[in-house]
Amino acid sequence: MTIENRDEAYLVTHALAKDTLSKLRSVETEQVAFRKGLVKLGRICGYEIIDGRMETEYVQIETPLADTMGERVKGLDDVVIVNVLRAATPFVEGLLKAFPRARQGVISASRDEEAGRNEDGEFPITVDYVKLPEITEEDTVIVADPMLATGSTMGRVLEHVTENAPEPEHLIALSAVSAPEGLVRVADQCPEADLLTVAIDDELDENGFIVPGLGDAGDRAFRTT
Ligand SMILES: O=P(O)(O)OC[C@H]1O[C@H](OP(=O)(O)OP(=O)(O)O)[C@H](O)[C@@H]1O
Ligand SMILES: O=c1cc[nH]c(=O)[nH]1
Ligand SMILES: [Mg+2]
Repeated sequence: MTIENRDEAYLVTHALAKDTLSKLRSVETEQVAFRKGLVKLGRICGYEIIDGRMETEYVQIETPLADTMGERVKGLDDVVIVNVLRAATPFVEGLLKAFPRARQGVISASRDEEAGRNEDGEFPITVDYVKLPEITEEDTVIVADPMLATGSTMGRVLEHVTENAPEPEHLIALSAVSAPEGLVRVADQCPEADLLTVAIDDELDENGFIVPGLGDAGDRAFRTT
């Protein structure tokens, strides 16, 4: 298994995840390669979630030659993926390769960067649109956002996901790059969430950007500035 427990979160330590993240970090990586990298990273994280968080069961199988026992992943039909617009869109595309039958939710949440951070270090978050499927106790819910910086966005999104929903089998907040401060904030606000990330970086800069990070994921994927 390539998911390791750290104090702040669980790390996806698969070598290909680290390799893909290195490419995403590079300032040389242009839009198309950046977007494809996020798709690839989503797929790898999806496989790692299956390997590290889901169970298998034995099933009787008939091959063209003989009866045998095979293994099957339990619960693949009970997966909900929440896409935090906008940077998560290519990341979710990759996750869907691992969970093709997932039910999907969409939340448009963005930081009000002009307003700046409040005295607690949080950005005001504008939520424009929320459409979530019904969540049940059997579900593995994956809230996907490649960047967890101050944690303001993830905290707010988790509020929407958990309100009026029963506690699902797994509630996973999945990011590519996280800052320690944001992970602590989200863990405090939503202790029932399992925080999974590929990298925990050093710090936030004065604008609330992760350092070294990879810059603005939404802008790099969508070629905006
Ligand atoms: O942890 P936080 O401090 O909340 O920062 C992380 C959020 O910031 C980015 O979104 P942004 O608001 O830039 O929107 P975008 O995806 O539309 O670019 C990113 O995709 C996260 O959602
Ligand atoms: O470093 C950061 C912080 C927030 N959003 C990003 O895309 N990057
Ligand atoms: Mg952005």
